[in-house]
Amino acid sequence: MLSLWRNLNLTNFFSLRQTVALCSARRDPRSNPNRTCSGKRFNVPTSAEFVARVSGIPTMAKLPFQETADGLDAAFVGVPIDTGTSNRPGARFGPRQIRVESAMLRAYNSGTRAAPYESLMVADIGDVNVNMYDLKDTCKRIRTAYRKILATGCIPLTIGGDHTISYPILQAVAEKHGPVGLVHVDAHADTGDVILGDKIGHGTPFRRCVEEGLLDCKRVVQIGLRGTGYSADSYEWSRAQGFRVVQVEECWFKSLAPLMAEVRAQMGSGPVYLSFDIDALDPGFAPGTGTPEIAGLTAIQGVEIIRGCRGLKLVGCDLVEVSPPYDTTGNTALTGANLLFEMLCVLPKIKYY
Ligand SMILES: NC(=[NH2+])NCCC[C@H](N)C(=O)O
Ligand SMILES: [Mn+2]
Ligand SMILES: [Mn+2]
Repeated sequence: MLSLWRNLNLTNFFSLRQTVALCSARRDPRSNPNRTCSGKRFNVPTSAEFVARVSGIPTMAKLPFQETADGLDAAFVGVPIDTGTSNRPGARFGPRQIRVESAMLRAYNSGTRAAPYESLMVADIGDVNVNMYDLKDTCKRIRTAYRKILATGCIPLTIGGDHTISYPILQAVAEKHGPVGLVHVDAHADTGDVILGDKIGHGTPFRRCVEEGLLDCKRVVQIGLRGTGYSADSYEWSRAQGFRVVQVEECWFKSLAPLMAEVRAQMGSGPVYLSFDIDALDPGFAPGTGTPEIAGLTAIQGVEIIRGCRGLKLVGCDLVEVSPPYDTTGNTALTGANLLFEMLCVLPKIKYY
């Protein structure tokens, strides 16, 4: 026994310890890419307790990758495009960087006790193959891709990309669900008509959606709107459609939990889409974005808004406008990754401990 112990030099000792850890990991469901809960098989992200964060292919939340949405309850999808932006570019790199920073995510939500990977079959299904040279063709590609995703019954959690993408996504969503409610979190209303002579861009998605009957306008709320305007009442068009407009001044220095109770009442039991433009957050919390506006929401308020969507019939979510080239610390992408996880944690059928 003593000779055995002597032969266990430090390297052997660590390899022994790692072996023990991995053996126990094999028994630990959190380390297996999939496991059964109440008899159903679910994907589970690899845990940083057993697999180093910096190792492995950076899929969203270290979830398994699969080519299609077949068999999934929810899927993370990237749309790497920024040709719809009107100021700083870079959002084309959003999906990749948010995936990298999502290595920080763990499997459970400590704040809400949500257990998404014990509730839903989730995977990363990669990116829409965008056209870097033609935004209108990209919109067609997005619409086609999302028709297929939605046809499987899967709920898309989209990693943007600039806010143009919400328009073709909502075209596909409304084909399946009819006109939907919208929780739109943003510094900007994005209801422009023609900008620089074009109708398609990140400042116009929700006007296009209204024109095509994709939204149930009385069930639309826009939260966080602020900044200078092209007219004294920048939100007149939104209000004229029947949207509820919550300008940022109504959000300053307060919890948004009471507001979200009102939003849940407004949304009712019908299908709802959640679109979160990262520039809704103050540039101090989310500097890595293309059209920053000062005096925005805090990250806490962003989390409150998403958690306040619990109980809604969410049929899709997106997180847009993260621009890694302007995100020197990576914290904007990290915030985006966490907000996407919060969205996953409020989808229908999530289990809470
Ligand atoms: N999703 C967005 N970041 N929209 C920004 C819109 C900016 C607006 N079109 C402007 O030209 O001022
Ligand atoms: Mn915006
Ligand atoms: Mn926007």
